[in-house]
Amino acid sequence: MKKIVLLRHGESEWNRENRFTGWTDVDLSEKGVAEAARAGETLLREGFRFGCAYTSFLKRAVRTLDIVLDRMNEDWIPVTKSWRLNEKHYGMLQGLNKRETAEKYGDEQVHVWRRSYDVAPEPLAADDPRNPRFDPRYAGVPAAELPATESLRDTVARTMPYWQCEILPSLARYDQVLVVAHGNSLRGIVKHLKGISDEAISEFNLPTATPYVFEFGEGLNCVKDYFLGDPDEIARLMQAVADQGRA
Ligand SMILES: O=C(O)[C@@H](CO)OP(=O)(O)O
Repeated sequence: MKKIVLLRHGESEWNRENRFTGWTDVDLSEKGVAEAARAGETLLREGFRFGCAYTSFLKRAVRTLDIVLDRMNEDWIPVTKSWRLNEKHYGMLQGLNKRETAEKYGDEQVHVWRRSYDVAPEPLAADDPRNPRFDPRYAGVPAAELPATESLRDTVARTMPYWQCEILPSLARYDQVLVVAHGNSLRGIVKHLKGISDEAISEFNLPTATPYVFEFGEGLNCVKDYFLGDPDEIARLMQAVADQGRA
């Protein structure tokens, strides 16, 4: 059975501080490093051996992947990085504390910014130095494709072509493929794979560093999906992610 494992990065410094992160390039926290190591050990114990891996241009995902592969003694496999797997761009919210933002604008508004399918936060101003077009790592991306904010729909629009044209076709060559990315870029992929509606996806939250396995049958149709880990613990972690945006 062909398998793709989706993995959100371990806890980052800004996850720990409960700040909107998006395309800000923050590192893993100490806890995030430990979470990544545990994910690698779980995948090894469960018998996974990846043929190749994909990740974003952001350090918290790249480091998580490195730690996972180190724990699995699979540091040698081909790794491809793409800006298309980056987190949803959070525009002007980037850097703000989520709880304080909810105190100011209300829980409902913050939920819309975090989890609605169609609504994007205020964009960064054109001259804001945080714009990706000032960052040399995106020099190869046409300026018109670089976001100053994104809804989940916008994120899906740049993630899915990469999924369809690069990640899914890699199953022709490899039986098991690992994708380490971000809460919202992965939510978009999960939405597509499971046919989740625009409304229902707003209630779905991905915990950090918890392997999420998708099995593919004939014609590369997704036939089964499951998390690795204790279901009660995973449900608790998902609820904790949802609660991060409450006053
Ligand atoms: O801040 C972010 O970039 C994301 C992921 O950490 O947060 P949220 O869960 O609020 O979408």
